[in-house]
Amino acid sequence: MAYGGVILSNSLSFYQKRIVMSSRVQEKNGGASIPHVLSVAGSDSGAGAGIQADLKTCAARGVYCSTVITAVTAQNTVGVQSVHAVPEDFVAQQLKSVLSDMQVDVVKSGMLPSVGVVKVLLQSLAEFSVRALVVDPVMVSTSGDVLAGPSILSTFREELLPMADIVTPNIKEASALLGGIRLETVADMRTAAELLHALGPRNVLVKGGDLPGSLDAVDIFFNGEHFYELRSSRIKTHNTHGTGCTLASCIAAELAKGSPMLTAVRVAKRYVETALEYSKDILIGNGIQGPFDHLLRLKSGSHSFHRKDAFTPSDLFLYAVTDSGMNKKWGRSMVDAVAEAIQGGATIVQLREKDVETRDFLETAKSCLAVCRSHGVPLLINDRIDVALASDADGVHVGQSDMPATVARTLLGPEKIIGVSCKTIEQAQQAWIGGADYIGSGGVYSTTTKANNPTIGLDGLKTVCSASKLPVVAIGGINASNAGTVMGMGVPNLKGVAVVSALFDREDVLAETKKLHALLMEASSSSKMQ
Ligand SMILES: Cc1ncc(COP(=O)(O)OP(=O)(O)O)c(N)n1
Ligand SMILES: Cc1ncsc1CCOP(=O)(O)O
Ligand SMILES: [Mg+2]
Repeated sequence: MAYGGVILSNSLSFYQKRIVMSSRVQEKNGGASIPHVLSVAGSDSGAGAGIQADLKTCAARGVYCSTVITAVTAQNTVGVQSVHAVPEDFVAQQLKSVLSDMQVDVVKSGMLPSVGVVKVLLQSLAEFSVRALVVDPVMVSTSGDVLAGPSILSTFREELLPMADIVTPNIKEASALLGGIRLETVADMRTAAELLHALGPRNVLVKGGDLPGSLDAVDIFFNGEHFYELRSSRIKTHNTHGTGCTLASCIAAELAKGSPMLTAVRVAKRYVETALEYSKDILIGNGIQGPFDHLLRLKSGSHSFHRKDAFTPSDLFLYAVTDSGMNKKWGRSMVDAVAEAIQGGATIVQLREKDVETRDFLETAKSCLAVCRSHGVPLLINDRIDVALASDADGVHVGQSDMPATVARTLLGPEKIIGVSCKTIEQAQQAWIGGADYIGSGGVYSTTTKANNPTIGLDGLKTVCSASKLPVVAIGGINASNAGTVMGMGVPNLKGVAVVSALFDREDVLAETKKLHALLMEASSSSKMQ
């Protein structure tokens, strides 16, 4: 589809297009539009996979999901007992009912039991434009039962895949689509991704969950230019029924919200990993493969929906890192200091409290969170995942000797923000693989705020920034006299500066923050002009 058929300028991003479209719909109806995924898939009576998984995933991700049912399966945790294919003309009628009435952003296809159903879907997509097509080429259920026979392979290859924005086969499906080639290693998965990409989809995700002998779950993402090896931990659980449907519908949901493709894939992987971890011990049914709990967020006490927006790199622009010793010295409370920094233009706040009692830290975090939330500014906790979880802060910042980013990600879930301190290219690479959202790099200049912390200088900062796949914030000895130099370098990926003493070891936090903000604005706009 390649977001085809929508008459909007190609220079607009997917997200911008959504906003234009949404405002059009709003103009018409006087209401607000919601991101919308249409799932074209089979029903699973056990509700772990298929249409039921797609509905739950979209609900969990805050996206509306309409459904076109292609087959009704009698299925449970033991296996698939029976399949009743919905007549093709009735699939066509369902498609027409939804697409002629509703503004669907993304279509996600799952079980397409016959060549006729694939053709009906393609005809509908030619008639009604949507912005993306996510194809999960379902062939065999996780219990080993056949859901779409080999006769469909050539139609998948020749007609469906060329229309897909992403196709998400597991190893068996990738092998079947490629004529039965052996896929036994990560290198084989790369080859498969490349061969599948040549069939026409814009992006390919070959899922390696079934790869023998691998400690991690490794997936290969290929966008036609670059390969990405996406790793997540292999959760020890029998409750994996429906992971493929869930991953694909989560990708569709994130695309519908406006995420770029790679971000959508990474968020979806994190979502599945977190749901599996959360559900690893639940017991549903007597079979060997149980369903998992898609709505973990409702129970986990994670209320990150409350924050206005997802993390964006521009959040790093003026990053205020607290120090209660400094605030005490100047006779103010932490909450007042944070409120002043936000009023002065701080775009993100980190509570960095090395010497406070856990109980006091938690109370301070809750009070500061209320201030931050009321201004739409994210609040992160330094080092302490437990305090971040207990206070429902927006994320954490961890260093090289703190909790590894991968573990923090598993504990915090897909939505929370994770920052990692990095001095080297290798550390930056690891942070990206581990699922971090940004890196903090420094100390750029010497500082008395953090002891035993070698400086990397502007050259070290540039090296890390140029190699980083994640946005970077510079830290260490940054103040009003050198912030312009740091931001004025116009280094790629450098999105802001993180500051402790230049804000908090001062009498007037509000004035100092305003001053620094103005300097940064000037430096970044003049570096853009060059
Ligand atoms: C934004 C940001 N960058 C780096 C650090 C340093 O974190 P770490 O290396 O874990 O050191 P401590 O802050 O824990 O002493 C940071 N806090 N924030
Ligand atoms: C936490 C930290 N990490 C690297 S340098 C540093 C301290 C930064 O403090 P200041 O802004 O006062 O130099
Ligand atoms: Mg630390």
